[in-house]
Amino acid sequence: MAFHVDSEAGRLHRVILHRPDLELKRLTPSNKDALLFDDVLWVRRARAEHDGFADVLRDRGVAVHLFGDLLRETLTLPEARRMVLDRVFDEKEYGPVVTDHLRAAFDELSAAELTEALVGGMTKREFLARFAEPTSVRFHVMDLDDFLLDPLPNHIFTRDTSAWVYDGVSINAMRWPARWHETIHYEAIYRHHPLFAGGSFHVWSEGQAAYPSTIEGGDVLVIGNGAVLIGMSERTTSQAVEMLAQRLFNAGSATTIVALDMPKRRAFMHLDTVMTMVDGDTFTKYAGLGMLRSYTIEPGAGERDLKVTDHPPEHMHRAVAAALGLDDIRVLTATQDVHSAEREQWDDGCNVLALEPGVVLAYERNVTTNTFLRKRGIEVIEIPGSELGRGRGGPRCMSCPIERDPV
Ligand SMILES: NC(=O)NCCC[C@H](N)C(=O)O
Repeated sequence: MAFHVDSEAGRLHRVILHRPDLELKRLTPSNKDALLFDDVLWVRRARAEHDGFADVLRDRGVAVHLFGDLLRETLTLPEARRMVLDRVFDEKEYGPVVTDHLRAAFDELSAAELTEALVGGMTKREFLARFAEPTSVRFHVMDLDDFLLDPLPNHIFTRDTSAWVYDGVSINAMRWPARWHETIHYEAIYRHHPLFAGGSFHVWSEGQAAYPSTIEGGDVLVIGNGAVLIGMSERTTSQAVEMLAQRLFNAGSATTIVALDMPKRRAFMHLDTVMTMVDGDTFTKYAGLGMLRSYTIEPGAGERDLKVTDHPPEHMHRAVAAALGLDDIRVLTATQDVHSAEREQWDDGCNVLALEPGVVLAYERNVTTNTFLRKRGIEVIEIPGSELGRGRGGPRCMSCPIERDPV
């Protein structure tokens, strides 16, 4: 199968989603901040909302691959299992005494059990219900309800950990420790799962090994015409942008990157929380983003050289249009007072997922933004997201397209 993502708004054929499970039940008021959530969730309702989201995609002809299935199937393969366990059970984390013991214990689990433990986490108490107690200071100092393996609630945001850019995938070095292990899982899936193994696609990155050169998929918009729009945000660094640019240009897969100098703040954590594409030349954008300084990056004289053109903030839209080969782009910013605009941005009003040109999926709660888009000819399919939204991500964040046409 040929995987490729040639645009943000062309017909969507295939995505990876993650159905919320145990990892969200582990969120508490005391750990939610470290786990990058703003609240705890009613998990049963979140799952129902997510199932509704997946159903809308399927009804519109989009094939949905569930991350949990992909990981479980990958972990049935000895080489993949070895790679994941070697990376997760790191001596620097667990110490010299108990690491091998833990690794061997987890290796006894079935693929389904191991998937649940890797994603949902495992406490010391749960471990001891199954396995003998190892002798180690590192292990003994833990309380029974401490996590031996941390849960990964942000796996639901499949957009960020791996991002397809034209005919290849960037398996990303994530900014915050709460998301580092997600990358290991995707490295195993893309390398070993039969859906991808032997596939003819590029890998644009080195995974978490590239840290601190971090980049997250929420900042990467494949705008089409061989161009990519990237937000240099709290999460995505300029050096990672350069690295991606070199690889895309050397492979001939892209010709231009426009990098935006984003505010480095959690509220604007990724470009797609403030600006996404709804059609081949049309964006929805949060009023509070304003205009940003931008850099157009093109191939330089040699393989390692890049040509960089600096644009003042007032030329932001013009720089994006030029990369698309257009005179101008259409930017839709709902007319509303600043307070209401800030609330809708917080609730991911701009984080829409295009299913085809001019048709997007959005959270129903963002009434003003959705109505504004409709009045400008965009079809908006609404989904509930009262629970899902508490992790600060909308339909675009919660989906990783792996096959999408150009507009
Ligand atoms: N693309 C996105 O904006 N993804 C949302 C990620 C939310 C998640 N709680 C995080 O902080 O990483």
